[in-house]
Amino acid sequence: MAERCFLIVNPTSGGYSRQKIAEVVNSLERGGKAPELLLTRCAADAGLFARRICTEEAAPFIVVGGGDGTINGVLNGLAPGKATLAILPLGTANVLAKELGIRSLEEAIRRITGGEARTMAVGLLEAQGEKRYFSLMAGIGVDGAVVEDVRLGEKRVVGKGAYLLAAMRRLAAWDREPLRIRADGREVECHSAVICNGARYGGDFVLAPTADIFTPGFQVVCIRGGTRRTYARLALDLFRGRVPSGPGITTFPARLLEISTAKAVQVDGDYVGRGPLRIVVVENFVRVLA
Ligand SMILES: Nc1ncnc2c1ncn2[C@@H]1O[C@H](COP(=O)(O)OP(=O)(O)OP(=O)(O)O)[C@@H](O)[C@H]1O
Repeated sequence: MAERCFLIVNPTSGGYSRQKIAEVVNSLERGGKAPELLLTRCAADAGLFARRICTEEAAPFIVVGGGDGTINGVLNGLAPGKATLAILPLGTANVLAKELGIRSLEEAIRRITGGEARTMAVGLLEAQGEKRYFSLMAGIGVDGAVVEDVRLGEKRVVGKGAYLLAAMRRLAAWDREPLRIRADGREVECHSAVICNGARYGGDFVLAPTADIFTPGFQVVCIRGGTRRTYARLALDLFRGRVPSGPGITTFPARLLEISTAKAVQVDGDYVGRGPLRIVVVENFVRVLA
C-alpha cells in the first residue's frame, strides 16, 4: 500500500507554481507515496496543519513545499520527536534546503522517495512567555532589525534584494547600544549576535562552517565594536565566499544563551520581536530526509 504523506505548500512562496506541485504529486505517486496536498491560506496555516497532523498520526511524514519561513511555521506546529520531514525548495533563499544539499526539485524528490532519515536538533527561543523553534539561526541586533524592516512587497519584486534595501534603511538609523549575552554561564558583550544551528546564512553564504543541523549545539557569531565598517567587512567576506573573521568578529560554541538587551530578533529569516530572551538546544526534535 502507498505510504501516506502530507504535502504542506505555501502558494505565495517565491518559487511556487501550480505546475511544479502537479509534477511533484505525480512523482511522489510514482515513487510509492500517497500525498495529501494542503495549501496554506495564511502564514499561520503551516503550523496549524502540522499540529493537526501530529495530533492525528502516530508517525507522520510531512513534505514542506516553500521557503524557510514556511518550514519554520511547520516546525513550530510539530510534536517533538514524532515527525519525519522532507523539504521541497520553493522559497526565495531556501537556506535549509542548501544545508541539506538539495538544489533542485528533482533532488528533493529523490530524497523523499529514497533518502535517509537523520535526526535534527533545533533551537528553542523563549521571549516574553512565547516559544519559537528554529532550524537555521536566530539573529539578535542588526540582522534582527534588518529583517524587521524587510517589506514583503519588495521581497516579491526583487527577491533577496529586499534584504539589501532593508539594510540600507538600517544604516541610516544606526543603533549603538551594546548587546549583553550570557553563553553557557560566560558573559559576553558585543553589538549583534547570530546563534547558528546550521552553517549557512541568507542563502549560500557560510557564516559558521562548524555548525551542523545534525549535531546538537550552536555556533555563536558575535560582532563586537558595532561600527558600520565591521558589518560592511562581514558582508563583503560573505559575498566573496569567505568565512567572516578578523577584528570585531568572534565565534564560539554554546548550548544555552540568555540575552538581556531589548534588541530586534529574527529566527530563520522572520522577525519575531525583541529581547530579553533565552535560547536552548532541543535534541532529537525531528527526523529529516537527507
Ligand atoms: N498562504 C500564505 N499567505 C501569506 N503568507 C504565507 C502563506 N503561507 C505561508 N506564508 C508566510 O509567507 C512567508 C514567506 O514564505 P516562504 O518562506 O515560504 O517563502 P519565501 O519568502 O519566498 O522564501 P525564503 O523564506 O526561503 O526566503 C513565511 O513567513 C510564511 O509563514
